[in-house]
Amino acid sequence: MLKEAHRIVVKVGSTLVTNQGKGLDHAALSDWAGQIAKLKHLGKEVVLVSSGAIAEGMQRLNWNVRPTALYELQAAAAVGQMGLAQAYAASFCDHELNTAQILLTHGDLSNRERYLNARSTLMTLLKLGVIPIINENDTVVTDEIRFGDNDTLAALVTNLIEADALVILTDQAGLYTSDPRKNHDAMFLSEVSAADPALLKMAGGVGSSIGSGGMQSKVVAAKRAARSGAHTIIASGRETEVLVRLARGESIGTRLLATIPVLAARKQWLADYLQVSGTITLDQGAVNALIMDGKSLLPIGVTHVTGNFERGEAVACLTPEGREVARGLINYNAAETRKIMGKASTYIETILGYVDEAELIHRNNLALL
Ligand SMILES: Nc1ncnc2c1ncn2[C@@H]1O[C@H](COP(=O)(O)OP(=O)(O)O)[C@@H](O)[C@H]1O
Ligand SMILES: N[C@@H](CCC(=O)OP(=O)(O)O)C(=O)O
Repeated sequence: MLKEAHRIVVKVGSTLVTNQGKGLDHAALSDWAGQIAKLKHLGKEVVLVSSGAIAEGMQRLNWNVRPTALYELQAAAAVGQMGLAQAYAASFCDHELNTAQILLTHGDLSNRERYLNARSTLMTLLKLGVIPIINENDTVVTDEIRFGDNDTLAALVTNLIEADALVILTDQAGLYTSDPRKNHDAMFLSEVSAADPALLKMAGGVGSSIGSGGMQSKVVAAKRAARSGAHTIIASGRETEVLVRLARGESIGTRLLATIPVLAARKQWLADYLQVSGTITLDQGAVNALIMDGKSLLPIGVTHVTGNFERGEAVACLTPEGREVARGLINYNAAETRKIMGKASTYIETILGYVDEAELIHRNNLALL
């Protein structure tokens, strides 16, 4: 599927980029740069999402043990990101390609205006033939709002630029029925549907102290990417010429096919909103109205509210059993929602003294998951 893909996001994980978690594997970086240069010659646009800042920072600061305190991790990332950017700039320069560093936070992608700005900058860089190199802006994010693993970031970037494919390079040949480090009977999966709920049970967490999300975050990333129609490949970054061979049509790694309906761009952004400010639980009638009839959510269908959100913020819509079915921008704040829940919209004015909208969440501001 990489053969047909025109715009590709390639993610290289911490376990590959670093030498046992310490410093950068410069030879590996230079090898991927060479492969990406070949993809460019095949007419493809490539965005690289690379981890490695913390490991390189530890090396530069002579720290042997990965710190656990967030402020130390952030300091290491700030030091190490210099090395990461330098190493890629030098490697791509050997192939006469310019690079651009883009450091993103969750806030950059959940604010609609900043999201659109990030998108136009990336599109401009691609038009200029530059290779954007993306990492999380570790230095400014706190625990609660971190992507943490770069798989999530890579999936969000895939959706942001409407890439055709996401290639996640890691230290395993692909996805197995269970963690091959722990289970020698684990069987390799060459093709699956990205939306198959069984995958999450097979995918485990990290197998080493170096990576962050394990296979779990890769499987979730593939499902996210599928919402914009992108297929995902998980493959070993140590496989010789892996990117070039994939682009020639060879079958390497696990293909996670995008088999779910594609969401429109704005709904895509809503679905990718990582942090919601609250939850509202719906009765079964409201769940059906949303899912089967594509209706807006009215206050009468709400049974419970958690959180302290403001008007216009993102909330999660839950089934009576607590499963999230949709995410949307709400028209009333948490206190108002608590007052009008379970009531017909005609009573909103009597209860609140004013009425903004008859809908609690308009269907244009609602993304079904
Ligand atoms: N079902 C599975 N198939 C393959 N690998 C798995 C599976 N479950 C867990 N893993 C683990 O996921 C690890 C890769 O994830 P991670 O360490 O986060 O790498 P990266 O830094 O490349 O993101 C593998 O080393 C492996 O031990
Ligand atoms: N942003 C961090 C990397 C986060 C991380 O470890 O992600 P991953 O490669 O998905 O395990 C860094 O550059 O060190």
